[in-house]
Amino acid sequence: MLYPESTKDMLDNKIGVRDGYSAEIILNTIFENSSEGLLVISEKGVIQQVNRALADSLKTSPDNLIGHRLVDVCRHNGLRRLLKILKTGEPEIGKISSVEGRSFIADYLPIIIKQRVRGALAKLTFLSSEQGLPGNGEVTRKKPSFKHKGFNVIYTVDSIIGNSPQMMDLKETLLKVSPRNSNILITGESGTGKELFAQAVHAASLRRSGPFIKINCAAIPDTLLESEFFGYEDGAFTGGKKGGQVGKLELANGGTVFLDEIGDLSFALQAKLLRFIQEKEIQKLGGGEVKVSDVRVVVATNVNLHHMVKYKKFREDLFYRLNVVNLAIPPLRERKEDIKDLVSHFIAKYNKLFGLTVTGVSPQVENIFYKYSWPGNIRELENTIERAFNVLEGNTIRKEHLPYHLINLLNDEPANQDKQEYEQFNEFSIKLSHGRTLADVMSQAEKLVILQTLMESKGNKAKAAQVLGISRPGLYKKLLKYNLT
Ligand SMILES: Nc1ncnc2c1ncn2[C@@H]1O[C@H](COP(=O)(O)OP(=O)(O)OP(=O)(O)O)[C@@H](O)[C@H]1O
Repeated sequence: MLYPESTKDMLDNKIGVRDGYSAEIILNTIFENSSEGLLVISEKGVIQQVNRALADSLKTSPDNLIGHRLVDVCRHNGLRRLLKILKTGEPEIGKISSVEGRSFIADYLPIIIKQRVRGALAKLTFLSSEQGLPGNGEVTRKKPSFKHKGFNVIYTVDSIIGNSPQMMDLKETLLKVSPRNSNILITGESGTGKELFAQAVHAASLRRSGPFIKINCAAIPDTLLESEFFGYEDGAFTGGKKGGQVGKLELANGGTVFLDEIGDLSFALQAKLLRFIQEKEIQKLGGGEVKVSDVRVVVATNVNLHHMVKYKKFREDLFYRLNVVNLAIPPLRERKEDIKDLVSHFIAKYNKLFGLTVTGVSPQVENIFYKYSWPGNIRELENTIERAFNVLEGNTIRKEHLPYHLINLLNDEPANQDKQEYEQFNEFSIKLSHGRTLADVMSQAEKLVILQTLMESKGNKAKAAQVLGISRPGLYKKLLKYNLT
């Protein structure tokens, strides 16, 4: 039974009972059919009620749980928090956890009757892996629907690998702030996953069925960025498209705009962006009507905006408008416990892509990965694994599959006379098998050289573009082509 008699009477009075539809019947129907997992324990820690959604997630049936002590039938640490709630009487809201591979956000609430804690209730909102949305709790996972072609997210909070305390805290904050509409500033070194977080914010927000539109403020020359933001009318400038163009801030109406590398925005455009954030109004270049666009602004940067404000390179008023919530992603070297999970994740990814069955890394490689400081962060780790897949034989990543600067960490580098030869082999060993054409091989070589340069420039794209002798937007084009953004 879910409700004590006195509570039943009270609920009946509140909800109103007509034709035998008592509040208990109504609430039990909601309880049983809810897609959220619900579980109630008594003050003695005995399970009183549990619905099918929650029992399913534990791969059992309600009958196997009801009447048993929570500690006896549930090994799951998250749910065991309920016992703490019995002691403290304090609710715990928005805790992220997972059970049997399914992530959920949980609220743990005390049931207080006459100022005494008489039980506790767990409410679990399951996240489906691809969608990451507070969802319908279905066990089968659906692909997101492509309503806004090209403007959907592929990542959700579930795509963020890493269970270090810093990452768990960040994911918890992300899920708390996402449903609200505040602007978000995501900071972190290059390759720490800022875009991943931006997409996950959108996926966990109430705007998730709206578009997610990214603008990289560093990849587009300043002269074009304004029209990218606001659009332009037909004939607004020579070389413009016939019929004009809709700006991204208008396209993002009802959704989220993600402004990457916001530190690169010119002072003039900063003022225009500030005006848009305040007024939500858009007018295309070349005139036209003023339209309102309801857009949530999420921005990211790997530069210190505080410093830029101090040295008058970034508007202070815009900084405070953007920095309503700050998600500061720590570099990989400060959360090395995440490396193992990330390595497994990327090996699984590239096994699929390359059609291989790599099982893991050798103990020496594991050691190198822990020693290394990963200046290019997760992107560098992923690139290192991808690179190894290009050169490996067998099904284990060994030290000879790593770039030279990583092998160096073992202090057992090849003898000097071999070094040059080794580097040549290591840098340009590209498989010619599987019917690859010259164009494939050339692309592969270009990609490897870009990867290598990015690693050497510690993820600094401006520096990498300079070393490669190409423009920054040119490098971005190639990064897009090779899926390296
Ligand atoms: N926690 C993570 N779990 C899984 N993949 C991750 C994680 N963090 C980053 N990645 C992957 O690493 C790559 C780089 O991430 P992302 O582009 O989001 O970084 P970034 O901080 O936006 O980089 P930049 O500042 O250079 O634009 C992507 O392929 C992303 O999917």
